[in-house]
Amino acid sequence: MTKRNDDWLIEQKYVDNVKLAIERKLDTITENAGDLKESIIELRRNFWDDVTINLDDIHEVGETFTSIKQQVELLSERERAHKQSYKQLQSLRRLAYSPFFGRIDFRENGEEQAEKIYIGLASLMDESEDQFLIYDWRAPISSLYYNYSPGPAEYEVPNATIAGEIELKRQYIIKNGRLKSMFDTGVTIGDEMLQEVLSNNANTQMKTIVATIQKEQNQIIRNEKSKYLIVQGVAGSGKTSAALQRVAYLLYRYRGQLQADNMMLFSPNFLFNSYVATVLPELGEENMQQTTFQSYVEQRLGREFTIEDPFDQMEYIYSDHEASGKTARMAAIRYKATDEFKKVIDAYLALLSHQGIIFKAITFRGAAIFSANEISEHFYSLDNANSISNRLHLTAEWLLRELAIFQKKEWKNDWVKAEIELMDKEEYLRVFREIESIKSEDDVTFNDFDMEEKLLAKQIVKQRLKPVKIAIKKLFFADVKRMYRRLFTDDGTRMLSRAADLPDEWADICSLTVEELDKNELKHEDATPYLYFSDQLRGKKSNTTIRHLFIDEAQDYSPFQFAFFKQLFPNSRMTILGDGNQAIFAHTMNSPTLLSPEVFAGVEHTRITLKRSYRSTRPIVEFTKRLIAGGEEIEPFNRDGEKPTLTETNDKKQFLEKMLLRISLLQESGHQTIAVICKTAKESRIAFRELGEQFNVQLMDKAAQTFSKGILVLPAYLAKGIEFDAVIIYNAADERYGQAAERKLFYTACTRAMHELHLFSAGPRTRFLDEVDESTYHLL
Ligand SMILES: Nc1ncnc2c1ncn2[C@@H]1O[C@H](COP(=O)(O)OP(=O)(O)OP(=O)(O)O)[C@@H](O)[C@H]1O
Repeated sequence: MTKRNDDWLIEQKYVDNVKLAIERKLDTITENAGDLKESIIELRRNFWDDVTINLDDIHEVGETFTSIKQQVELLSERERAHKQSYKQLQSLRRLAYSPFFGRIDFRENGEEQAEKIYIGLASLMDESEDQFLIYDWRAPISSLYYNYSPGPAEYEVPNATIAGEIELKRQYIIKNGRLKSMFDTGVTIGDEMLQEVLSNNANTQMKTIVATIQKEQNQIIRNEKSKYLIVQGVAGSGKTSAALQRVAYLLYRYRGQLQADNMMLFSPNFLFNSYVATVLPELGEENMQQTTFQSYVEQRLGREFTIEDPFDQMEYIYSDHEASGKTARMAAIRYKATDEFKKVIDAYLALLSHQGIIFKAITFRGAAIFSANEISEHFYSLDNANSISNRLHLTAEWLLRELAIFQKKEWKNDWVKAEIELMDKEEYLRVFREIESIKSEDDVTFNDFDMEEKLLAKQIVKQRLKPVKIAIKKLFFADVKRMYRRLFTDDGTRMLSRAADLPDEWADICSLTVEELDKNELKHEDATPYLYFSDQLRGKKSNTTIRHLFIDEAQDYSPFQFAFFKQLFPNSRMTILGDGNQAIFAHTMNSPTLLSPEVFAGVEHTRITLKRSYRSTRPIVEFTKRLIAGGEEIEPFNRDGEKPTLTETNDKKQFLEKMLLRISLLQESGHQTIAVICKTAKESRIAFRELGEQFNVQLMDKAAQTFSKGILVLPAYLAKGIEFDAVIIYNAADERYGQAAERKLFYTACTRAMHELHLFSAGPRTRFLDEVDESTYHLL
């Protein structure tokens, strides 16, 4: 028997031993969990039998309360324990399927013998609980596996560094408890294993990468020092993957201090959210909070405005026609994303601190209780060393005090009497009951009718003034909307003329913005500035429970949004991941984004660059890297495949026939996700109609939450962050992708392909292919 076969048998034996240990643990936990479940059911069923209820006197009530409290605590402790054992069971079942994926033999300096360290999804101890059979991939010692090849190596534990020598490094693929393959690796994480993983079919959900995390990705995952961790990584370099494994790592590393709820991921759309949603549960962790910037904006401003979403903005930008006003709109989109515009708003706020806040009169029954002037006078009489928001709150307090005086005067008014007379029976009873409760609270007894009517009047006035009170508390008397609008009028421009530098296109930006605001529409580019302005005026909103913020596709965010995020999440560290070459939003074209170095000038941060692309085959990367400036830096992972193809034809009938034939071929060769990527939603609808006649096709729009295997038609901006076995570019013609601004969109679409990429062009091909060496694709 060869050494290799010997090793194989020894390893399978180790797998069997581990499986046995897992089974024993599973038995014990299942038994205990069963007992716990029974006792929970029992406790719930007999809850009221086991508490002593006596409400006779205050002392007995106290005892009854304590007795219920104890019973609740007992129940919730059992429920917690049950949840814990359920989690353990799940973790053990995962381990039983594939107990470990790596091993290193590490000899610590000064020791004679190397220790075998098996690494898997979770730790497992032997029966006596004193030896690790498997180490969790996130344990300090496991970092050796990701960071070093055989030879000298070291790892950190709290307050110490442990150095030694890796004598062996081995990787395994184990399925259903059977060893399927095994590689001894020289390099950090062997190519064979990655080859095997990456050649699989794409899935409708993202997969974990713990078995094959690369050294540079490991730096991202285990970084604990930086307040801002910025990752610029080429398409398919594993940014999203690294971010998700990082969440799992942090939850493990700070167990007990950090929960999944303390982390939040901002992602580009709902489709992406559900695409990544299974990774953390697969790693045995709960998902962090996931949101999109748009849903945050909707939640804050959805009641005040009709808000444009980024996808509609994108449809507008990439629409065919030179719609009138498009130049002004593009200028507005770019300018409103900048730090300069934030400075303009800051300058405006500084002026408002001294004069010019627009107040709304507070009215009641059609007449002003407090005029705008009165409020303004009070506001500006307050010490302006206080911030605007402080003074607004002080003004609200003053208004509430004044309102109380006003309220008293109203009691005797005729309208109150009239209302009492007109009251229907139900309302009368309701108000009457309220009075009764006040009377009993105050321990007052009234018998005479006058007094009763007085109380009734008091109650009516109180009720009718309630909305006024709420409006004051919410600071509605400061008219944020009109103040924001004024910024874009001659008045605002005059106010700002000395305080800020305004761009050349300012006049056009102004008229466009005023027009939209007057329709009560808030364009996507106005959402961040408006929220920022409103928060500065009315008091900053902040979410202090979030301790780690993850921003994926960071190239979509502006410097202004970064300033806003810092204010919104003051206690949070940030992991910011993106790719400048996939910046497809108008405000990010040729402008700084959240990834740009200048945004972090003077701020302490760590920047990591990923250049290796894992998603696509080498021939696909060799093709796509030539589509963008600086693409020569991109390193493909060495995985074979067919070269991309380009089918160019003027004949519309032929164009469609060839595309249909290609889809049939892709299906025959076993590809499970085939994406037909279009430029816009409009183009997607056309493609869907055409292809739908022959195939079962799914059309994805911006509301799509999930997708299933098969043929999908979708616009490029929705395909962001996702990947497919095969990609068809629906129309790579120059008239579709010809503007400089469309280059990155085209690149983003092409880089979604894992195994096959096919471009179709109705008419002359895009000029972006002029720079691509013809040897990198087949012309059909
Ligand atoms: N270390 C790894 N081991 C196995 N697979 C990996 C690894 N790194 C990345 N991948 C795979 O490469 C593909 C791309 O990863 P991911 O989506 O995380 O990249 P990305 O940088 O976020 O891409 P993009 O910016 O193009 O959206 C995924 O299929 C992922 O599973």
